[in-house]
Amino acid sequence: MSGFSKFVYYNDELFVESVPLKEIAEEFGTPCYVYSRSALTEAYKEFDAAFTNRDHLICFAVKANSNIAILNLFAQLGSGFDIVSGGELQRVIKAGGDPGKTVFSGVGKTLFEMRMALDANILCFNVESEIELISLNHIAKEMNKIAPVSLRVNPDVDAKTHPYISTGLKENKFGIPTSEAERIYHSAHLYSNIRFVGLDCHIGSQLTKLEPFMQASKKMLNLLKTLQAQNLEIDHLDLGGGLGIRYNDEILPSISDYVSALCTSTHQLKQRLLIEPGRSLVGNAGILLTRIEYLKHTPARNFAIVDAAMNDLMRPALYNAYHEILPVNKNSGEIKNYQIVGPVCETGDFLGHDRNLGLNNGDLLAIMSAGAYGMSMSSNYNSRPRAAEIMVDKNTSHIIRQRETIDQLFSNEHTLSY
Ligand SMILES: Cc1ncc(COP(=O)(O)O)c(C=O)c1O
Ligand SMILES: N[C@@H](CCCC[NH3+])C(=O)O
Repeated sequence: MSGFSKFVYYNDELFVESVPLKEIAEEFGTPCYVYSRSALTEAYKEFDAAFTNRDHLICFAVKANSNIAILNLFAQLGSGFDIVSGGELQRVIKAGGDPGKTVFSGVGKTLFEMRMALDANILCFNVESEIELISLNHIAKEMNKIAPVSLRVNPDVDAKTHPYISTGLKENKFGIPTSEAERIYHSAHLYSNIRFVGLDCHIGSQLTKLEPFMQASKKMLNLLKTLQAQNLEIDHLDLGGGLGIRYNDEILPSISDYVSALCTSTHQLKQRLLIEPGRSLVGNAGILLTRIEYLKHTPARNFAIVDAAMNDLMRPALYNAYHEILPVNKNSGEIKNYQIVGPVCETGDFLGHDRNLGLNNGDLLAIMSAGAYGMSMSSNYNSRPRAAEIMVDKNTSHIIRQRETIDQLFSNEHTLSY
């Protein structure tokens, strides 16, 4: 996919756009996340262009990468946002994003978050249960506001992805079963401060085939037609996010094939189409840059112990996810089979298993495809300050998040006062 082409070797040295990654490591230290501005921009533009003249809104899923500079870049390109917390709403606002182009998903919105989102006049609440709708109606009434709502429908479609990130099966906690959603739309009169503006679904993440999207889209269309036949009109259909990226050898539909398929499957609709892509916008536009601290050879294994760990990128530990690992300088170190591991005290702290690489102590490695659910899922486990983030624009590197300091780590903690 497009993002990969921004991380390329020149004379055996890995660059991002026109900047050697080695230079970034020297200037900002490691571990750090490095993003290509043009990869981010191109991915967004590919989505946008594929809609041709279809009325649409791309709502970037903030959870995939919530750095304010990245949100700001998408906002400037015209993007809307999909949020799942009040914190994400505040990030969107801080980044200059438009709350009027923001949808709020999630099964557990608090009353406080609902108030904040009503105050900000967001585009829509993607409501995931009847009890949530009752609460939202209550809060909106208190605030003398009308809450715009889409029901998030659970279409019971198998996304054929990792079970932890499959969200559209009937046994998952997400969304409302189709029949129940139909009943709730019909009880609109019970909710004085709710206006039903849309219909929504999101069946999972890292989908590698179009079929599950098509199945979901078909089910949503059927529901929409049923509602329309009973004179219930809405403004938009939100088909969620979920398009996968290439981590290893997956064969994926392109962004434009995916958007075209969604447009074709909904061609008879006059409603605006919304999508909520996360990973496919940022995943291959970012890497995690790390340095080898020690090469350790035991009778059983060769380990490359690096300065990044599961707290920086938890996808391998959490999902056994594969990330390609490239040497920043291809060198003549003897090729061996390595376990690429971090310093954290867990055997699950690995970034890659069984990689055949020629390595030396002190070498830099690029953990590829780390732009999505990398930094945003990082933690301070083992009291490790979180990594810096750098955005490269052609030949210039910008720091978009300073490396966390130990003082910042401790700043909210207090000893007992006696
Ligand atoms: C409601 C919702 N929308 C959008 C996304 C973004 O998904 P992805 O990053 O797979 O595009 C997610 C995450 O799976 C989500 O939960
Ligand atoms: N965190 C997941 C994706 C979760 C999608 C959120 N609904 C990943 O890294 O693949």
